[in-house]
Amino acid sequence: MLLERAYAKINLTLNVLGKRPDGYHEVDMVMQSIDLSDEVALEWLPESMEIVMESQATSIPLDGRNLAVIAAEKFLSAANLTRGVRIYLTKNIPVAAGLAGGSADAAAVLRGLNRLAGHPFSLDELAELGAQIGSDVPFCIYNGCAIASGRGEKITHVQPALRSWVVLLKPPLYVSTTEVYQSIQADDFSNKRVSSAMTERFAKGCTLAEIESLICNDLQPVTFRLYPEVAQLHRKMQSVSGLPCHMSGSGPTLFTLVPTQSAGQRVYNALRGFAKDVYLARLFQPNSGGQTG
Ligand SMILES: C[C@](O)(CO)[C@H](O)COP(=O)(O)OP(=O)(O)OC[C@H]1O[C@@H](n2ccc(N)nc2=O)[C@H](O)[C@@H]1O
Ligand SMILES: Nc1ncnc2c1ncn2[C@@H]1O[C@H](COP(=O)(O)OP(=O)(O)OP(=O)(O)O)[C@@H](O)[C@H]1O
Repeated sequence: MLLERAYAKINLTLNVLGKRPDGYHEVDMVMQSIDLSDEVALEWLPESMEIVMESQATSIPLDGRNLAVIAAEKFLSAANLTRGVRIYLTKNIPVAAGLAGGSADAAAVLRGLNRLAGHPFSLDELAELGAQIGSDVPFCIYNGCAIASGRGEKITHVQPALRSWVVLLKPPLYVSTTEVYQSIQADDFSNKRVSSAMTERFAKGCTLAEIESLICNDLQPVTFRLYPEVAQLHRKMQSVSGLPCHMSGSGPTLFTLVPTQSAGQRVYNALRGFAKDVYLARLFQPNSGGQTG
């Protein structure tokens, strides 16, 4: 049995630059992994050609609609393998939350099967395979901090990255990424990419306070219009924490960055007074040697 961790992400910047002829949107984002993670266990099934998926999670399909199963199918076909696989997913990342949980699981399956199969693909090749599954999957292959452009699949690694903790609040509702992108109006588009200004500040060793003013998300007003209860929770989170709060991806998860674990614990305790799904996590960088394919 081989274990692979699937890390959630937050968006430190998310600029939507326009709609493309293929129906996707051109984006420019600073993506950052956090150590809130799912665990994927994988093994070959000796006497079966099936992909069998199991999980303790009750809120996601475990059949061919699951991104982990889709990833296993893509991997086996690209590697020209006819083998059965068992996937056991321990789900901790909240679902449909703007944290790329499904994409992280798909990426972990690609990395894990690549290890089981003796590394037929490089990480870059796995990211190309991942792009066929979803726009967030390539970033989740590498983890860490990166600028993602195109429809999100073009990855430029960023080093050094920000060192900080994050408190997340997941409002009690599901948000569909497709619905949010479909609800964008002309006024929501940006004509600027904030990502390089932010990563230049990382390189200069700027403080969290100096980076804070650049955190942005063009999808935030869209989700707030569709779900006014998320806007209301955002106001409450800012007033209770006394800190700027932001939305990740298409939402609805809200987050605030804090410099230390103890500051994070104080904010966590304050938010738990009115919200059920609150998490304290650390920004995650893979080992300096990087992950192997
Ligand atoms: C909101 C983000 O999570 C930010 O990281 C991503 O942009 C979304 O990534 P994702 O969930 O992996 O998205 P995909 O599974 O590729 O696409 C889901 C749907 O979102 C819309 N979509 C997605 C990415 C993009 N750049 N433009 C889009 O318009 C499309 O309608 C697509 O049908
Ligand atoms: N392994 C999986 N984990 C979570 N959701 C999955 C998975 N496979 C398929 N899904 C489906 O994908 C949808 C989106 O779930 P996910 O948790 O990936 O959303 P998200 O965090 O908003 O993603 P993103 O930030 O990439 O837009 C859900 O409706 C869910 O049923």
